[in-house]
Amino acid sequence: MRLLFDQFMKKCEDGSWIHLPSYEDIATQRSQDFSTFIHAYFPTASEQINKEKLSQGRIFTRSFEDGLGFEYVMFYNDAEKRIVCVFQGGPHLQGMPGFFHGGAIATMIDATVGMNAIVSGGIVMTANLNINFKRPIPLCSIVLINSQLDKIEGRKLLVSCNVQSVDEKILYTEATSLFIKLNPEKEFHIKELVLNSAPPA
Ligand SMILES: CCCCCCCCCCCC(=O)SCCNC(=O)CCNC(=O)[C@H](O)C(C)(C)COP(=O)(O)OP(=O)(O)OC[C@H]1O[C@@H](n2cnc3c(N)ncnc32)[C@H](O)[C@@H]1OP(=O)(O)O
Repeated sequence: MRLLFDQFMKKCEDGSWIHLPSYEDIATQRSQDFSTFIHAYFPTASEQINKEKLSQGRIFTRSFEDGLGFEYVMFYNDAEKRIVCVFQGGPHLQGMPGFFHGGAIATMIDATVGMNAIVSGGIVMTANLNINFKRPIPLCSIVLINSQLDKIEGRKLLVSCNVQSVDEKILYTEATSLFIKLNPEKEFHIKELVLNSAPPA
């Protein structure tokens, strides 16, 4: 994992790739604005949220103890509209004995294609996620999630991705997704926010 991280950090040196901050860091910076916007977009659903529990909310992928759940880092290439996520799931993500749970894989795919859509389109939500699980992924192995923005049609963003072994010899999973932009007027410049809060290369 460290070796791959260093390889991608090297690619960041000429500015073609950017080491993205975690969702937690992005959300913290604009959490009040972000939450106000989302709740205004979904007023009925917002009324049903237990406000006491809301304060305990945590980003799902960052809610496990270190090393047990989702360990990952993302790199973004603006020219190619791609994100590569280096992911090593921990032992608490087990499904079939010795392999990752499909829901854990789906979560990381959603997080990666979602980040690609957020950087490209602002505030978006997943409307559709189609996944083909082609090979089981050994528990605790390191994989690469390669995502690509394919098309923007009005409020719709189409993003595809695959999950491969580090040597790219095994194709574990393929997915396509549809995101819907909630802020067509671009009240939130999420791209700038994401890129400006990127950790130093
Ligand atoms: C800052 C860091 C934070 C950090 C946060 C980190 C998050 C990481 C990423 C995770 C993202 C998630 O998991 S999000 C959570 C899971 N997703 C959800 O809960 C979303 C639930 N769905 C919804 O609320 C809604 O359906 C929306 C918002 C997606 C769309 O509703 P809407 O805004 O009213 O738009 P609507 O008019 O229905 O649709 C707009 C256009 O899209 C089309 N459309 C809509 N849904 C579909 C669909 N499934 N398949 C095909 N087409 C569709 C419509 O036909 C229409 O086309 P046309 O007539 O215009 O041609």
